[in-house]
Amino acid sequence: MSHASDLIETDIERYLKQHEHKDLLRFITCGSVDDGKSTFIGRLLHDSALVYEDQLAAVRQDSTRYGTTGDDVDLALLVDGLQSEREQGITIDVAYRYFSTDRRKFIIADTPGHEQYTRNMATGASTAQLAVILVDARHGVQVQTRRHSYICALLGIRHVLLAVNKMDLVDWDQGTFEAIRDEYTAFARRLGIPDVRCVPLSALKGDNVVHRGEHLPWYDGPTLMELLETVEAKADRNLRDLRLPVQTVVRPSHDFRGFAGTLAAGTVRPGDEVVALPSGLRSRVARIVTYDGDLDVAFPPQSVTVTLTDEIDVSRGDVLASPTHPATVDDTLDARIVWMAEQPLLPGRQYDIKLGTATVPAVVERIHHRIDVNTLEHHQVEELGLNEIGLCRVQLSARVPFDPYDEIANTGSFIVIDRMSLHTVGAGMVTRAATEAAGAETDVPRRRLALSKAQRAGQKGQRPCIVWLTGLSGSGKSSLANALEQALFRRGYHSYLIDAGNVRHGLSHDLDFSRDARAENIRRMAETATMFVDAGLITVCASLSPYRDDRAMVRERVEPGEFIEVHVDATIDACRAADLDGLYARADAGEIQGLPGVDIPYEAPEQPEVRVDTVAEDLETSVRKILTALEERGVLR
Ligand SMILES: Nc1ncnc2c1ncn2[C@@H]1O[C@H](COP(=O)(O)OS(=O)(=O)O)[C@@H](OP(=O)(O)O)[C@H]1O
Ligand SMILES: Nc1ncnc2c1ncn2[C@@H]1O[C@H](COP(=O)(O)OP(=O)(O)O)[C@@H](O)[C@H]1O
Repeated sequence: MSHASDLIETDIERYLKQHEHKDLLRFITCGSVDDGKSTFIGRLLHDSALVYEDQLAAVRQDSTRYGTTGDDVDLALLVDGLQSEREQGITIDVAYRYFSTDRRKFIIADTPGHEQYTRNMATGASTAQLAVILVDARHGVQVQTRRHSYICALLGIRHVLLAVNKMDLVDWDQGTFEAIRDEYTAFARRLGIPDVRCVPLSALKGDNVVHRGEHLPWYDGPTLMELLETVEAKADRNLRDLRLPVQTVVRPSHDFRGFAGTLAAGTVRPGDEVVALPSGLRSRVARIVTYDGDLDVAFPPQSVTVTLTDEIDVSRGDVLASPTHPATVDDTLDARIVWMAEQPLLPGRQYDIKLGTATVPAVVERIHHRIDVNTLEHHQVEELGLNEIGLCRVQLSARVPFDPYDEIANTGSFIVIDRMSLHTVGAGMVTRAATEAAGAETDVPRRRLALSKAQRAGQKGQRPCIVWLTGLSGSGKSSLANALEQALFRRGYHSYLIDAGNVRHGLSHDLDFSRDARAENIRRMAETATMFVDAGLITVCASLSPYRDDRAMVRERVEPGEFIEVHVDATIDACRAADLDGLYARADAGEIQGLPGVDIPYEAPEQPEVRVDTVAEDLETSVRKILTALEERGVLR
């Protein structure tokens, strides 16, 4: 038994202190018993030496987050799992295991692979930063592998480790591994998962799980454990837009009124202005109270109680948010719903929806389409069956605060509860407010088109998508977009080019370059592009689109993998030096305002699908880079 685990018995406080500053990675393991999952987890825990005793420390961590026993360890959490489940009286079959190495602490959400797996998987994946997806080297990528990957992508997991297990049963064959790796990498790219690593291993023999072993000399990459210890997952958190869903109003006496909850996003400091949603009332943070004394600043996922400088009305289910980037407040939303019950999801039926700390009755007004996880095609359906995934319009009985899931997962996801059985029957990820989708509230019923996107695209023999070129003025978007479209045309693909410069003369002629007008311009371009995608076309868009939020909004309108963001990167000096349209000179002379890179920022994409450097590369090289990315994503043959 290791030194650290001895400490648990002799001096728990010292043990916890030692581990306090190590960063924590939550991950999920996906795969079935047949894929060797139990052996894999056993091997991971066994070879990393620190086994089950450490669960105590995990419980201690969850206790401070969710528990009710103050500084003491809430042992009930050991048996009960997560608080949100406990509150609903739902038992979901997810085992949370804890272990740690010298470099990191880990929580594994282990979900059984039986037929109800989607429910378990979605629950486990909803708090995970990374997924380990197991495949059996003898069978390779299966339907279930694709389904798991799709759900991981939906839930915003950005790091996937594909564990190609049972290499011993294929004679440690390099070719077998490489074929699986290539097939999977291509599929994951189509889903838009940015970070995918594949490791050949044998959980049974131990090779490449924690220790390298001796059977795979041709593999010189990291072991699975090395990847788990080093994957950089912290940057995935949203620390900008404050969201504090209020779990409880704490009122021990007349002179104290605090709002307690777990920070879902953003940071909070005393003195910060906050807006309470849905009311819209504003106040400032007076104190951030915790069991260990007042804080100067708090980050997610800390549990805090804040007090405000004004007596405004805030209750459970409300969200305290940043006034500059507040959550959407609406009573209709579009969401991708993973259905987890035998009884199908039926439009028109009443369910309860638990979103953040709010629970409201709701109906699914309609199912826009069901998504085939194998082909990623859309199908028109009247209901969703067990394990199926669909994009749905949800009508809530009250206006509640929420966010798109890919911006803030905690306030962008919900569970669907059957009102009779109180079982969780679905999990939803918000794509956007439905009124946003419609532009404005309208009574006009939607018309269902007889022909589907799949049919239209099928006729053209291609996979439609949006290729979105963003970059400073003069960086090369228009030139590149035209060259790209010509290359596509020559290869026989059907495409269209939407250049903002033209849109501004027609569709957006009424808009200026203010923050809101840019958002509206991009919404119109996105709406048009989505129609072209629906028509089966590869749609190239060239738009300055300097704000990340606006680009994220476009990404959200299409399926995972259908939005390919290209950062057309050039230094501001290079753009200024060329100044083809004289815009920079006019901005310097004060004749125009709001030019990105001059008097407003350009928010460069953090993880674009493609980055081209138009200062260093010639046009042809940049075009080739984009074509390669499209090939890798299965858009081009
Ligand atoms: N502030 C300001 N004032 C005057 N003109 C401006 C301003 N910002 C942009 N432009 C010009 O408008 C072109 C299209 O901009 P976009 O529609 O792509 O901008 S945005 O996406 O809506 O942010 C844009 O095209 P490109 O130069 O090709 O980027 C510019 O020519
Ligand atoms: N790799 C490249 N990709 C695109 N444009 C390039 C590249 N290298 C040089 N250029 C030149 O940069 C200029 C970019 O202008 P333009 O396409 O109008 O930019 P934007 O549309 O971003 O304002 C053009 O003169 C183009 O020929």
